[in-house]
Amino acid sequence: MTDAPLLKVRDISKFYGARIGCKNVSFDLWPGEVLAVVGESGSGKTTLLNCLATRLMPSSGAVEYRMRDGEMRELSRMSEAERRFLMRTDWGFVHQNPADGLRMAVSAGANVGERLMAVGERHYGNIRETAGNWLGRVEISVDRIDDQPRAFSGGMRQRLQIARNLVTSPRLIFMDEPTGGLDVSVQARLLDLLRGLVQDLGLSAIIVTHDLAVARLLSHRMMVMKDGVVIEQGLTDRVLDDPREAYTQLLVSSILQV
Ligand SMILES: Nc1ncnc2c1ncn2[C@@H]1O[C@H](COP(=O)(O)OP(=O)(O)OP(=O)(O)O)[C@@H](O)[C@H]1O
Repeated sequence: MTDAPLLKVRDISKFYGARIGCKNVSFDLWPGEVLAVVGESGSGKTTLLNCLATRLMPSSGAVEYRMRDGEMRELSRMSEAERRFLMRTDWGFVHQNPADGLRMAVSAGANVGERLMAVGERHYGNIRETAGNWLGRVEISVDRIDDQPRAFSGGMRQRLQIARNLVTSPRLIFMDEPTGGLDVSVQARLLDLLRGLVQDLGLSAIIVTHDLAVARLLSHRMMVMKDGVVIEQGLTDRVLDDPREAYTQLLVSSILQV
């Protein structure tokens, strides 16, 4: 980890009319750090994630991102084109439903290759070779490279979405319930794969999940949200083994084995 945060989040709030989406959220994310945002349905996790990833405009507050040249830039002050470029290159966003993050009617290889083209790669042979390598890394047989994701199982689609996101060597990945909606055995395999990739690539990640086991396996630090507010945060093992807030204690005790 270097001595400057990758992301600085200050007092982010988002209101939907009078309803609170999230309120006064502040934290720093360091290079190589994985942060889990946990809480029950409706606690504001997705709202927060979308504000950070510029998919939603916060009502107030600021998010600064350290660019590759070291400069801190406030996201709301970037042009739409700059934000889109970040999103296509330096960031990744893994959706719970792979269909939201993939193009279902183009081949698996093109799904991965497209992101490479966004960073300037033009050589067809190189693109295909890199796409094939990435399919292998996410445990999809290379002979499926010309198949469309709609011919894939849910777990394969999710792994393809991950490959599509990681091929450009992003520095920051946002994940919204990445293992949600999958069978338990498929989830376990995906978690294992994600953990290996995040470690190998030294990625920073913000993972929204209601599943404390996912937070335990993947994250260094976690934030617990309730009614749009962060009520507890700390190192993941500390929060799960020694929760301070009554609400966190309830969340932890409602899970048999974390
Ligand atoms: N587009 C919207 N319009 C109005 N209210 C919204 C909108 N999106 C979310 N909310 C409200 O904001 C609050 C936080 O919702 P959010 O979806 O961020 O929570 P969550 O923790 O991600 O829940 P889930 O796990 O079910 O997605 C809830 O009260 C929700 O009803």
